Amino acid sequence: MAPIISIKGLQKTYDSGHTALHGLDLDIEEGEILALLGPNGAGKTTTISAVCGLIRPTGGTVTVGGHNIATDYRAARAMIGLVPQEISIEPFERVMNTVRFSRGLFGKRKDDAYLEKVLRSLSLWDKKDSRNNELSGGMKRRVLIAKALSHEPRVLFLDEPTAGVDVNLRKDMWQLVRELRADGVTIILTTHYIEEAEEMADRIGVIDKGRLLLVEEKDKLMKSLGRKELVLELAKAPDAIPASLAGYELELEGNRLTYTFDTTAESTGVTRLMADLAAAGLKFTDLSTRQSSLEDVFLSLVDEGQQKEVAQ
Ligand SMILES: Nc1ncnc2c1ncn2[C@@H]1O[C@H](COP(=O)(O)OP(=O)(O)OP(=O)(O)O)[C@@H](O)[C@H]1O
Repeated sequence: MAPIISIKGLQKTYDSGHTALHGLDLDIEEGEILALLGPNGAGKTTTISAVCGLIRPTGGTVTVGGHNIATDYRAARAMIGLVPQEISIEPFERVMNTVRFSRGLFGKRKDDAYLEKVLRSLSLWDKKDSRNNELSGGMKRRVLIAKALSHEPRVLFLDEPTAGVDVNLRKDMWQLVRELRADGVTIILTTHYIEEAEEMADRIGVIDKGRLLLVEEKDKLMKSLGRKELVLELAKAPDAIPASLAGYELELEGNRLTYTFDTTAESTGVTRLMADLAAAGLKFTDLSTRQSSLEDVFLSLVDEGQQKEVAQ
């Protein structure tokens, strides 16, 4: 099946001369949740803005549902709902009117029953007659989402959807995203919360300094880059790691000995380590393992990119 969004060689140099995107290639499949991770200034918002036709790329092409965003803007844009990072709603407008107006902008016929469903799913129904400026920050953010969904888009962009929102709203949003996905909506979210990407995404893209460092299925990524730590609580803290254990990459902190191993390697070395520990007379009282998280993966990728840059 053709991807719902196809980004080819996307390049953006701002008028300031700063190049925010250096030829980005990315296909997004219909119905998936893609999380774009990257540090501040990586180019995430620039990517979203280019795909939504809000900024003009200086190179490359973007199609949404087969429509070129530059030459067939209206058709492409009609497929997209965008929840921007910044709160941008008409302050004196009432909530229901805000979403009605948004729907109208896309030439969709009036459908208050649909809008009621959207507002209810965002716990905004009882605020439908409130003015936007009477709402709390979190409520305003919900209105932004309702606006983005008002014209029944097939693709939803969420730019930092949960930045600065409370735990309840975050959980509500995750729930909503799941429901939308179940309806076949494609979702692209940018986030600083790695936990969010880990929880929600089918695929993860890591972007840094305007380049896509990696895009991979989350499960595969966790597996292939996954390292595991074995933590042993020793009965007695040794002064140092015995010389006979020098071949293992061990860390000693008090009576806690940590061994890091590759879960995908043919041999993890755990069995051998246990035998060598016994031979060295080290007894342990407890042990646990910890799978490295997406955060570790992300940090090591961005770090690798920086080291490469220094070396160049
Ligand atoms: N209008 C602009 N003019 C000049 N430079 C810009 C403009 N907008 C963004 N930039 C620069 O382009 C780079 C990418 O910015 P962008 O907002 O896409 O990053 P981001 O990954 O979304 O960051 P954050 O996580 O902080 O939102 C940054 O270096 C930023 O300073």
